[in-house]
Amino acid sequence: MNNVILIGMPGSGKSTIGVVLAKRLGYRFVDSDLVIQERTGKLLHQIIEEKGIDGFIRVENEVNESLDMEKTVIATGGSAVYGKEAMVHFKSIGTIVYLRLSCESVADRLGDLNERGVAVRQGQTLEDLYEERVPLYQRYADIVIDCEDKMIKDIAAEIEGALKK
Ligand SMILES: Nc1ncnc2c1ncn2[C@@H]1O[C@H](COP(=O)(O)OP(=O)(O)O)[C@@H](O)[C@H]1O
Ligand SMILES: O=C(O)C1=C[C@@H](OP(=O)(O)O)[C@@H](O)[C@H](O)C1
Ligand SMILES: [Mg+2]
Repeated sequence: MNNVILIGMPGSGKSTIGVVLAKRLGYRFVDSDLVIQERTGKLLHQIIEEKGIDGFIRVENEVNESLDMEKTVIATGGSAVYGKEAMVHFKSIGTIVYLRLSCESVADRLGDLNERGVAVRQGQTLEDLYEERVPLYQRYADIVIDCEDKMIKDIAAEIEGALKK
């Protein structure tokens, strides 16, 4: 099926670029973070507070695995790659695009990780998280787009070009 699934670090631009890309392609846009909130009736940070990081990852995996759509750009949360079943499902319903951004730029955009609701374990730094996740983003990506020092509209155009190849 012809969906586009955006993965990458929190702050890499999945949600903002996703909606711009969807307009260019004439697709629908879904942000999986919002689906998680709708299904659970809770905000993301409340789920993390109540169930812990592993509990949140389980909920995210279940919701992502159940997404059944067509001609849709799906912006995932940065922790989606911890959900094996969800990522296998995404592979089967579309093209996975990894929005690559340096750890320095991610840090500039994010501010306080806990306040932002990033699934980071106690004692883990942003650098640790980056090292842990980058191999997962690379493993699942069909297309990698470098987002460093680029405007949102140019990144959306670059993704569209890469999808046509
Ligand atoms: N290419 C870009 N250049 C500058 N700022 C960006 C770019 N892409 C995203 N941003 C900004 O970075 C922040 C995080 O973007 P967001 O789309 O929420 O990322 P994600 O969904 O990957 O966490 C937002 O304030 C957004 O406006
Ligand atoms: O990377 C993460 O651990 C998370 C990223 C968030 O989404 P964005 O990547 O859209 O910020 C959201 O899913 C949740 O707060 C956890
Ligand atoms: Mg987002």
